[in-house]
Amino acid sequence: MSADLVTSPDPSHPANLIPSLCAKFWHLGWVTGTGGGCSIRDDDLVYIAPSGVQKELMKASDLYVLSLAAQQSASLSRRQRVYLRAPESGLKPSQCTPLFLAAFTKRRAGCCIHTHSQWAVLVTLLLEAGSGEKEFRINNIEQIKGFGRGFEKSGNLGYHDTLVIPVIENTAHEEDLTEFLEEAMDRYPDTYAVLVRRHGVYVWGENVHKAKTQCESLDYLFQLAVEMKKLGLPWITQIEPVVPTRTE
Ligand SMILES: CSCCC(=O)C(=O)COP(=O)(O)O
Ligand SMILES: [Zn+2]
Repeated sequence: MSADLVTSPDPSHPANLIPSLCAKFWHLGWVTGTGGGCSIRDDDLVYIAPSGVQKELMKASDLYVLSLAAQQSASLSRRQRVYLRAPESGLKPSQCTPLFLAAFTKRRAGCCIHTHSQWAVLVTLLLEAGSGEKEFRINNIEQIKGFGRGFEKSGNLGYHDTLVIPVIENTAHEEDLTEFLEEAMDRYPDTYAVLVRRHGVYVWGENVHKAKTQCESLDYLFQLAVEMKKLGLPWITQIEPVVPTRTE
């Protein structure tokens, strides 16, 4: 097992970034009680956290590393995954691994974050209590501009655009969510996130910066949406664009 893959003095090395990001996410209530986490892809190398650990206390030496190409070409089942590097202790890789790999292979993401944020869970409960809706939709909120237009599209959504996030149903085991996450990615080719009912959300981006800022924007919108619902305010509104009058 190579320690070199996770040993670097550079704070932006994926092996150092995953523990530092997870510590930040813990303070946001995103990875409480071992649930949730994040994974980073650096070209062919994928860095994965261990399962069931206190994510805010994780160290670089706790991480697993695998080759995406080797994983794909060998068509290995989830139980046969071969790691280039694994921690020495008796840990297991994150149960979210196949879901993170879906974001890396189907969307060429550079980072995928899974949160158990209560705001994400509450939004799925509100949708369920409505008419069991399979989408979260919101428009005319400035923070929507924090999202890219979609996979292989340039630019971000605009203020008047509608942000649509698909919802999949939870399963008894995290890994069993994979096929439903992949289906949602196929049905919503431009989405950067998938909500999991009564569980949380998966958010990705082409790099760590984009995954993190999209996850932050989404959490902001989920919290806002919950508060709007309490006040009886609609998530979708018809607002005519304001055209500025220019004085010469
Ligand atoms: C209380 S955590 C239940 C399992 C889960 O939802 C999850 O996200 C676990 O992730 P891990 O990386 O710890 O396998
Ligand atoms: Zn989870």
